[in-house]
Amino acid sequence: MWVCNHVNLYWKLKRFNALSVSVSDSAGAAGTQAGIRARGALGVCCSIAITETSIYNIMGRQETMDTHGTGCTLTSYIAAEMAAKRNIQDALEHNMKIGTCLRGPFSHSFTFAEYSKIPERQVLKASNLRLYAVTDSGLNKRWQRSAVEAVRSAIKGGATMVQLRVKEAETLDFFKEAVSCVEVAKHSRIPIVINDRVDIAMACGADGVHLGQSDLPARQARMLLGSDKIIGVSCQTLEQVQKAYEDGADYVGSGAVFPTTTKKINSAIGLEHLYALCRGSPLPVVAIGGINASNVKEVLRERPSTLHGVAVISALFDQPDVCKATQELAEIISDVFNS
Ligand SMILES: Cc1ncc(COP(=O)(O)OP(=O)(O)O)c(N)n1
Ligand SMILES: Cc1nc(C(=O)O)sc1CCOP(=O)(O)O
Repeated sequence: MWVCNHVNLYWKLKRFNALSVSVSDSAGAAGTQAGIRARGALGVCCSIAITETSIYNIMGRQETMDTHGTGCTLTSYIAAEMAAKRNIQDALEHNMKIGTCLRGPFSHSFTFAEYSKIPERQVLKASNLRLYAVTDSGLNKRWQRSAVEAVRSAIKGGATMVQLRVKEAETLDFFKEAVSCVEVAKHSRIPIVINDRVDIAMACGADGVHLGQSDLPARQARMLLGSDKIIGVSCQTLEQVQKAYEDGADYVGSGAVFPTTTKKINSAIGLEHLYALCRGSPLPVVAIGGINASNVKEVLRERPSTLHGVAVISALFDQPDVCKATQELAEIISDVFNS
C-alpha cells in the first residue's frame, strides 16, 4: 500500500493494474476517488483511502441514515488491499531485501525510489517478436514430427517466440500437445501462445493467444485471460489495429506480406501497406506471410519503430532441419537489427 498525500502520484504508478493511494492524514481527502480506464480485466483504480479509524468503524450494522461516504470508503479499502497484495508480490518477485528500505520491503517505506528500480511489468518484450515461429499441424504431419519436436528445434535455433497453431485436431489432443510444448518453451523462457483457442491457452498455462478477425474478440479474451497474458491479433487495416489496441491486445500480426501457400489468403498486402500499418499502429507489429531467408532483409528494409520482427511458418517448419533453418533466419535478422 502506498502512503502518500498526493493523488497525482497515480500517474507515476499507472503501470500497475490495480493500486490505491492511501492517505494517512485524511484532512481534505474524503470522497476523492478517481476511476481510470483499464486496459485489462482488473481495471486501474486509484483511490484515496481514509485511514482514520473513526471513519472505518462502519462494518457492524448501524441504525443510522448517515451512510453517505461508506460505499466509496469501502471501495478505497478494496483497492488498497489489491495494491497491498501487488506491492508484496513485487517486493518478493524483485528480491527486495530487508533493509533495502528504511523498514524493509513490506513497510510503507517501500517508496517510489524503490519502485522506480523495478522494471516495468511487461508480459511481452518487443524483442520477442523478432523471429516468431508459428508451428503448423499440417506441416508437422507431413514431416512426421511432433509439435514438441518442432517447438524444441525452433527454440534451439533461436526463435524468440512460439505459437502453437493446430488446425483440425480434437480438443484433447490439442490440449495434450499444448501442455508438452508449454513445458519446453517455459524451460527455455521463450513465450508461447496458442493460436485461436483461449480455452486451451488457459488450460495449458500458455503465455497467451493469437486471435484472428473471426476468432473471439481480444476484449473478451482479455477478460478471460487477465492482464498478465499475451494477446496478439491479426490485422490488415488500421481500423482493426485500433480496435485490437482498444480491446487490450499486446501486438498485431500483419499480412500476408507476400503470397503464401501455407494458408489461403485473399491477396498479399505488400510492403508499403505493411509499413503504413506500422506507422499508424500504437502496438508492436510482427509481419507474416511468405517471409523467408531470401526476403526477410527486404521486409525489414524500412523499419518503422513499431515493426519488431517477422512471424514465419514454412521457412522453418517446411524444412528438413528446423533448427538449422531457424538459425540461418535468426542470423540474418540479428544482422539487420544490429546494423
Ligand atoms: C503472428 C501471427 N499473425 C497472424 C496470424 C494469422 O492468424 P489468423 O488470422 O487467426 O489465422 P490462422 O493462423 O488461424 O489461420 C497468426 N497465426 N500469427
Ligand atoms: C498463418 C498466416 N497468417 C497470415 C496472415 O496474413 O494473417 S499469413 C499466414 C501464413 C504464414 O505462413 P508462411 O510463413 O509459410 O507464409
